[in-house]
Amino acid sequence: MRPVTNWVSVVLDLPLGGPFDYRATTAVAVGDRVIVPFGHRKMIGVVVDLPSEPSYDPALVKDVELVLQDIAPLSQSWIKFARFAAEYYQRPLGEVILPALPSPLRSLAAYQGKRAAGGPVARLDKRRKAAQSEAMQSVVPTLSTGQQAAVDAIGASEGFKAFLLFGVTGSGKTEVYLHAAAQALARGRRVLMLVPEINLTPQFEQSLRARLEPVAGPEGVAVLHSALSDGERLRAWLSVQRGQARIILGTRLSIFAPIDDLGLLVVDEEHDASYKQQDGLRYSARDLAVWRAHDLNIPIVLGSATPSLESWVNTQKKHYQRLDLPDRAREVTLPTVRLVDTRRLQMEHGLSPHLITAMRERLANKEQVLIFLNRRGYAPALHCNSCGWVSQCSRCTTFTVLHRAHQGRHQLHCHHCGFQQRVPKACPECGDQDMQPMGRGTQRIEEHLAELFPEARVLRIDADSTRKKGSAQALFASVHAGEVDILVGTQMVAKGHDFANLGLVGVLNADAMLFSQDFRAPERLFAQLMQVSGRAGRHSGHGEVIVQTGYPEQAVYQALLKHDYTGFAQHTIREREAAALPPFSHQALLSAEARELQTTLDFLTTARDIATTLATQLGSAEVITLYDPVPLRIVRVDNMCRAQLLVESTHRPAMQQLLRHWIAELNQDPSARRLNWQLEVDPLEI
Ligand SMILES: Nc1ncnc2c1ncn2[C@@H]1O[C@H](COP(=O)(O)OP(=O)(O)OP(=O)(O)O)[C@@H](O)[C@H]1O
Ligand SMILES: [Zn+2]
Repeated sequence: MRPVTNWVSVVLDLPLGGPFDYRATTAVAVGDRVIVPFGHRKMIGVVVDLPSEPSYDPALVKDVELVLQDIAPLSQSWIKFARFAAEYYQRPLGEVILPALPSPLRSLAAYQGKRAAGGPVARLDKRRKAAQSEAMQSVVPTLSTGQQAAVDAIGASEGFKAFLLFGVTGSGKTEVYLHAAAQALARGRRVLMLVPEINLTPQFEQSLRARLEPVAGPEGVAVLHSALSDGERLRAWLSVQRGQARIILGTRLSIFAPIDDLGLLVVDEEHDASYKQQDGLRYSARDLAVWRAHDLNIPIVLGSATPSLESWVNTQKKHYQRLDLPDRAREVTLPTVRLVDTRRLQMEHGLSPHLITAMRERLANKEQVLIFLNRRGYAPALHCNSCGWVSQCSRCTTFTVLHRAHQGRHQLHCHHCGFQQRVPKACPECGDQDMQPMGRGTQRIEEHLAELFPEARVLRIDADSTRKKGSAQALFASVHAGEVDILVGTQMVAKGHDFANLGLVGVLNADAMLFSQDFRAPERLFAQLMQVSGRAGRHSGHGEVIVQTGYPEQAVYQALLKHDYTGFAQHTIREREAAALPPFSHQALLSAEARELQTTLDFLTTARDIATTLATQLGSAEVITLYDPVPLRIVRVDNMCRAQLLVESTHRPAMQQLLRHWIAELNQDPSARRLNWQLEVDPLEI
C-alpha cells in the first residue's frame, strides 16, 4: 500500500484560536479525534477540515501521532452546530468542541500507559452489563382539549417550527411533551428534552421511562447532566452517539449531545436562567436549541407558565406559535394569593401572624406547607450590637454569611469566594461579646419552625443540605412520600415539582429582589413568585399563597394576585421598548478583573476606544452604543476587582461583526495580557 498524506485542520482545547494544521499518513475523516504534538506536549484534538494544502510551509507541518478510532467520527452537522456556537459566542472552536466531549475521550492519560487497555471506550464496553429494566406501571390520563390541540399542532408541523407552550402551573405541560415525544419516536426519530435543573431530572426520567421505554427500549432513555461521574457521562454519551438512546433528557450541557436524527426538541421552563452557562463558553442552551431545531428542520417546543419576554415577543411577531393551556390539568383552580403587608405587623421570627395561623390550619388538615426563602445559611451576616460592626469577607466586598455547622457550632462563609472562618468570640472592633445574627436564612427559619410547630416534621432543601450526590433526590422523595410536613427551601424547590399534597406556600423576603439595578430583576422576581405559587394545591385545589411584603402596591405583586402573566408581560415589554432594552436591542458585555480596580478600568477604557474606532471603520457607529466602563456592584471578589463595559445595538449582524474584529484586536493588545477578561454575548445579568 502506498502511504497517503492527508492535510488535516485540528482544533484543540486552547484559548489560542486555531485550527492547527497537521499531516496524517493514515486514513482520517472530519470528526475524528487525533493525538497530536503541540509545543512540548501531546494533546487530543478533533479534525474539523481536510484542506487540500496546509496554510503554511508544508515542511514545517508536524505529523498526527495517532488517529483514534474507538468511536465513529463526530458528524458534519454536529461540527456545523459547534461552529455556529463558537462564532456566535465569539470563542475558539476548540473551546466548544472539546469540552462537549466526556473527559475520558479528550484526556491523553486515558489512552496511554499500561492500564489504558485500548482506551476508555474499549474498557467500558468490556464492562458493559446487560441493562436491567423494571416493569413500571403507568397511567396515561385522557388529554384535556388544550393538551390534545397542542399535541396535534406539534405533530402536524413539517420541518422547523417553534412552539411556545404557554401553560399555567400544573396545566400538564409534561403530558404534552410525552405525547409529542411518542409521536417523534413512532416516526423513527429521536428526542432531546432539556430541563433547567439537575434536581428535576429524576421526576422526568421516571415519567419518560414509565411511558416511553416500551417504545424506546430499555437502553432507549439516556440522562446527561453535570453531576454524573466521568464513567457515567461517557456511558450515556456513547449510547447517544451510537444511536441506542432514543430519548435524551438533560440539563443545559446536553444541547451539545451528538445527535443528528432528532425529530423533536423540548425546552421545559424555557425562561429559566439556568439555561445560561456562566463561565467559559457563555451560551444559552435555549437559544442554541432554537438554532439547532432550525438547522435540523424539526419542531421545537419551549414550555413555561412564565415565558421569557424574548420568547413572548417572538410569539407576537409570529416567529413562534403559541399553544395555550389556560387551566390546570386536574380540574382544580389556581391558588389564592394573599399579600400580607409587613409594615404594620408584629412578626414572630420573621413570620406574620397570618402565615402562622394559615400554617396551623393546613397542618391540622394533614396538608404540606412550603416556606420559600431564597437565602441559604443561618443569617446573612453577624452584627455587633455595641459598635455596629458587621461580618465582612476580607477578600470580597461582601458580608460573610452565618452558617450553622456541625453540632450547632456556627461559622462565617463567604458565598462569593468560598472563604470560611470561625465566629469571633468578641467583636473585632470593640471587643464586646454581644454579637447577634442579622436577618434570616433558611437554617434559621428551619430552627424557628421546629420550635413553633414541635409536632411537625420540618425539612430544609437548599444547596447546603443537598451537597452529597443523590441527597437532593432522597430529600425530594421523602417530601413526595409524605414524610415531611413543612418544607423550607430556596429556588431549588420553587419550580417544576409536582407536589401532590402541598396546600400552602409562604413567601418570605421577596422584597430583596425588588430594587435591583438589573433591568431584568422584575421579570425574574415575577417568574419566581408565579412558579413557587404554582406549587400549591396542584392535585386537590384550594391552594393558598401568602406573600409577606413591605411593598404590596408594587406592580409585580399586583400582577401575582391575579396570576396575570399576560398583563405583566405587556406592561414590561412596553417599558423595554421605550428604553430600547432587550428584546428590542442586543447586548454584549466585556468584563475584566485585576488586583487594582484602576487596571481594570484602564483596560476597559482602551477597549472602548478600540471599539469606537472599529465601529467607525466598519460603518456601524450609528447603530452601536458603547457605555462607560463601570465597576461591578460587588466590586472585589477573591481579591480581584471587577468592572464591565456594556455594548448595545439594535442591529445584530453589525454587533456580531464589531465583536469579531474587536476580539481579534484585543487579543493583540499588550494591555489585554495583564489581566483576565472575557466577552459575553446576550448577557442575562448586567
Ligand atoms: N389530562 C390530564 N388529566 C389529569 N391529570 C393530568 C392531565 N395532564 C396532567 N395531569 C396531572 O396534572 C399535574 C400537573 O402536571 P405537570 O406537572 O405536567 O404540570 P406543568 O404544566 O408542568 O406545571 P409547572 O409549570 O408548574 O411545572 C400532574 O400531577 C399530572 O399528572
Ligand atoms: Zn469572599
